[in-house]
Amino acid sequence: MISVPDATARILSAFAPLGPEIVALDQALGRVLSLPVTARLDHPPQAVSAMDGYAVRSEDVQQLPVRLKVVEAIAAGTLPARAIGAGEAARIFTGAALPQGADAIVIQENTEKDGDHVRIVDGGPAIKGKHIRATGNDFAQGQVGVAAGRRLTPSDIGLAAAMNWPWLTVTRQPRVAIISTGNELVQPGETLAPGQIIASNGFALAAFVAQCGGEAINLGIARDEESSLADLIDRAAGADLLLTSGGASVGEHDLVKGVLKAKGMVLDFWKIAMRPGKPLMFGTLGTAGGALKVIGLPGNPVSALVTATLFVGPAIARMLGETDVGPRIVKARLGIDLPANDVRQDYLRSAVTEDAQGFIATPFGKQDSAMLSALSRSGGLVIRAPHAPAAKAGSEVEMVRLG
Ligand SMILES: Nc1nc2c(c(=O)[nH]1)N[C@H]1C(S)=C(S)[C@@H](COP(=O)(O)OP(=O)(O)OC[C@H]3O[C@@H](n4cnc5c(N)ncnc54)[C@H](O)[C@@H]3O)O[C@H]1N2
Ligand code: MOO
Repeated sequence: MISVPDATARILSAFAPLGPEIVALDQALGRVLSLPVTARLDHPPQAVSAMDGYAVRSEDVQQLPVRLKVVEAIAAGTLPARAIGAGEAARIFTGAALPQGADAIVIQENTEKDGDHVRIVDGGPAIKGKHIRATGNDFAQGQVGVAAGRRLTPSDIGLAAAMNWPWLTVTRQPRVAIISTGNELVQPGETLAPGQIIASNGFALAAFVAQCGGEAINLGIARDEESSLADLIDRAAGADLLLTSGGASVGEHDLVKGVLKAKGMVLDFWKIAMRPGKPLMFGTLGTAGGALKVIGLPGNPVSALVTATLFVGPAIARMLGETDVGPRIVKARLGIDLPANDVRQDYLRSAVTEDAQGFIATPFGKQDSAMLSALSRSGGLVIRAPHAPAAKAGSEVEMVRLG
């Protein structure tokens, strides 16, 4: 058995960012930028009004009330026809370009119309620059708006559009093939024969891969026979990563490692000193589609998802070129006493609440690695290092934050 940090380092060092591809802005949400987004123009491109009102020379509006001649009206999208001089103002609307000579905006609410003049009656003396957005106020040409390695949010996409990019260069999505194994497995919706259970791991893992930004290819269920497994493994050629679930342990029906090795897989490691997730396996298989990394996950549903969170998520993040490869580890205080730990690093499914001091994590009494219902209710996984001494309620621990 190797340690969790060792397993993490070995897995992460085996993955590198994939190549770039170009996507239209409306396809870019959640993708990871491969090249930074830099501004192709200043924004705003010229000084504009931030309010509906009148563009004035601030020196004309020091004593109220004051009456100014309105020389033109400027709407957003049109340019001023002329400069304003002493005693003059221009009617102006939000987003419209400021005329030469004007250095302040008086909002409409502080004015009264007076034929072709405007009377400024309220709001006090005009202040230079008031309600004016200067050229490049938001960003200047050449400025970096979104750094490479960032997963794009709606505001990033808005910013990229404002920076005048109709498309973006993002990292290709990792293709992650998923094989479930086991004679007992049937698809959700089917009627169970005696001894059968519903296959949930393929769906959970595919959802996890998609959430991480990968493209999941769920290849279905292999029977506990070498030929069935070998068939499905062949179909994973061309993927960047193959995940198997089940058949990773030591029983006679645990065939995954053997079949992969027979196909030429170079095993990096098998078994991690952790709970859940001990029988995890990692290796590389040469296929017709190139080198395929293989992470063999344990079959217990909680073990499969916990190890996916710790190892598959970071591997996908590395392939995407993300700057932060996770998982998200935070501090919490224990809600209950915990006994001393043994040789394996524990990840305790826990209810998580929050108070003014931060998170409180209360590990569930039952930590069975087949209990998906407990995982689904978990806000975090309390980490217990190998040989950690007993810990009292209230003491600080580290926790993998879920959700
Ligand atoms: N003698 C030992 N037995 C076991 C050990 C050990 O060290 N010595 N390790 C235990 C640990 S820890 C784990 S974890 C499991 C993992 O075993 P496998 O990866 O071989 O998983 P399976 O035996 O195939 O399945 C375990 C369990 O999970 C259910 N399962 C499997 N696939 C799915 C699926 N796609 N969806 C839902 N549920 C699934 C399966 O029916 C079993 O109940 O081994 C321990 N044994
Ligand atoms: O390590 Mo296994 O994953 O607990 O039940």
